[in-house]
Amino acid sequence: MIDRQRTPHMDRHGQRIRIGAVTYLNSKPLIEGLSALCPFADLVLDYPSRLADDLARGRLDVALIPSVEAFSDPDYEVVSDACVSTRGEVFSVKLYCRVHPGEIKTLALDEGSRTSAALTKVMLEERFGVTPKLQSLPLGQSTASCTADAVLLIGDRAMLPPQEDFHTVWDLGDEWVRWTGLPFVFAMWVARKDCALQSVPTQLSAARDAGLLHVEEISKRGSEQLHLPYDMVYRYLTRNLHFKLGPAERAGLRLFQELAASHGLAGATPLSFRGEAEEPVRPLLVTADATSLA
Ligand SMILES: C=C(O[C@@H]1C=C(C(=O)O)C=C[C@H]1O)C(=O)O
Repeated sequence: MIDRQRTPHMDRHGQRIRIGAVTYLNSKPLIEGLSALCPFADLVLDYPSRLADDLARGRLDVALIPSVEAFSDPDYEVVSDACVSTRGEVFSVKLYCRVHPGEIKTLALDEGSRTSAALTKVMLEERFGVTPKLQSLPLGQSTASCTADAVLLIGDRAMLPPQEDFHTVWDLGDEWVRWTGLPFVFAMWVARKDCALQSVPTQLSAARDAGLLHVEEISKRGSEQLHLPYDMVYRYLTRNLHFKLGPAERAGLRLFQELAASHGLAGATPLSFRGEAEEPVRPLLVTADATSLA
């Protein structure tokens, strides 16, 4: 029989903690060594949209979910300062346009995405007054499999060379940062407020720190698996992506939430961070500028 007094890492009445992480290369530095740091947990890898659905349905206790999904439930809480974000070109989130962005009438959205899907809709409406008809691009399919005016791709397949000549290719990280002057956070570790995770939040940050120490090995493996040059993968993991949720990233998140909420794509309840008192929130829509990145 399990003595619960002696198994402090067990939760849900003695069961193992279920952690869900993104299956793409972008998350490898966050989970390198995580299983060893959390022997009391089970780690599941999946696409971001599925992780969000599994956390919502209670099939996971904590998951690396699309940031827009963290705004969807006031009962959610960000539990770690580890995240997937960018301060410029992200390289793996691209909008492939067959026409000028202002002329897009049909938009195919990567089935694995929630955040970049919302960001694309926000940017097209805010910047061009465009509200395209939407369709889903199933996970296994390529841009060539659909005839939409624009196709959003995220993750590993978005890094591969495009198969046709497009009118315009947006790197969504680059577009956001040049538009707002703030970083963009794609994914964060989220759990329900009442879910006791024991040492998992601390271990998530520790795993990120350890992962970044092994970024050469991770890049070598990634380059072999995706058949991409090592230098490209190394640059992706060390320059394009940032893995720490700092004050500038939080400001970017708040602005994204305000914009997404104003387009009916997100809830407006301010995010909660585990272990922190809730702060009064200042609207950012009029204050975002490049100095916020400092
Ligand atoms: C940078 C990326 O961030 C991802 C984008 C997400 C989204 O669009 O919902 C969710 C999780 C992240 O893995 C990427 O997938 O390339």
